[in-house]
Amino acid sequence: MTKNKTILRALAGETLPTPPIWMMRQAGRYLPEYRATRAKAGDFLSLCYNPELAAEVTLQPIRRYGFDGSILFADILLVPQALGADLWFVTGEGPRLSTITTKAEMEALKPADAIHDHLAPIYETVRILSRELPEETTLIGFAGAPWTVATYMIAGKGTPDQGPAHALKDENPEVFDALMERITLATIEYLDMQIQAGAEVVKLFDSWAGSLQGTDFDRYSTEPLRQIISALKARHPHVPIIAFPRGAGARFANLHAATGADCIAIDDGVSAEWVAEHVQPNGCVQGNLKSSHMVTGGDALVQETRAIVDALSKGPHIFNLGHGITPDADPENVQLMIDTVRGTRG
Ligand SMILES: Cc1c2[nH]c(c1CCC(=O)O)Cc1[nH]c(c(CCC(=O)O)c1C)Cc1[nH]c(c(CCC(=O)O)c1C)Cc1[nH]c(c(C)c1CCC(=O)O)C2
Repeated sequence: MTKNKTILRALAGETLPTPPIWMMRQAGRYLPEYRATRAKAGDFLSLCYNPELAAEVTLQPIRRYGFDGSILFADILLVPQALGADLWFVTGEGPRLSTITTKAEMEALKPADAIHDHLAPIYETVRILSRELPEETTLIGFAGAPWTVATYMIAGKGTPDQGPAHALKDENPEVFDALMERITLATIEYLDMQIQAGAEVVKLFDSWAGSLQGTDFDRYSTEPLRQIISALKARHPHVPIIAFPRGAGARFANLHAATGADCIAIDDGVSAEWVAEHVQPNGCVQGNLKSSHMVTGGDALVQETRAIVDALSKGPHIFNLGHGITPDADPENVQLMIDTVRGTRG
């Protein structure tokens, strides 16, 4: 099985003649078929908790483009909801949650092992996908990393500089550390269940790691990632893990070793040449193409795609964007990117 799955081969350290491809947020609003299914589900959260429809939107970009990897359709904020936080989405604005800033609010959360009833529909989506995906397509499960999830739980929404989370960390470390620990333990249980349901790879999204400075980065991004990865490796030694500490900059260089991840996902803040020299010697890398190319397309997209493929051609590489594709992207540009990577156009 692994033989046909190019993503698993790259994650095992193999250098392939053509890198496998998938895309963050590949199931999303830039696709008309996604918008149609989401309308049928009612709203975003109803779509996440409807296993048939969530599996359907996960499969849409695989049918349209033949990506080598398929990421489960869900959201990183389902774990806070499973721990007892209120969660809703405001159209045009983003997520809203009840906040955790006091000891009493922290103590009202559920224990980490009490999340599974709430998350059962997600495990069902994974089971459907593991039956229905083409045999060469790798099924990727995911969760948010503790710092990123905590930033939403503390502020109750997305924040440009994660100010409320930094404030709680500095002013009330007792509550902050308890919250980080609860999320860490819940994430281990959640990803364990996704793997048992059929996820072949799991990815940890630390989208706001870049606002952690100095030793805070080690303590609140790298260390929880390391804990989650080591617990999962103890239970599932052969399941590869991708970590995405977005905004890590020069610190990307030692994160394979520091976290134990098989692959480090890279944003667009460093050059592909720098990644080839400083990160790829330590293991598989993924990412780096600016998402904005999916909006603008043209020669710049082709040239930048080729430059990344060339720069990373001497080691294990999975082609991906540096962050999620945006709703204003043109589906034609995604096809142009894929054809450029696979050498089937121009
Ligand atoms: C921070 C974060 C979230 N969610 C996620 C992150 C980390 C990755 C990143 O940095 O982008 C991760 C995520 N969110 C979603 C996935 C599914 C898998 C995939 O295709 O990548 C994944 C892996 C679907 C989604 N999650 C969301 C959408 C859009 C919802 C819709 O259909 O209206 C999708 C497809 C909503 C979401 N979910 C979240 C926000 C801030 C928003 C609103 C942003 C927006 O409106 O564009 C929280």
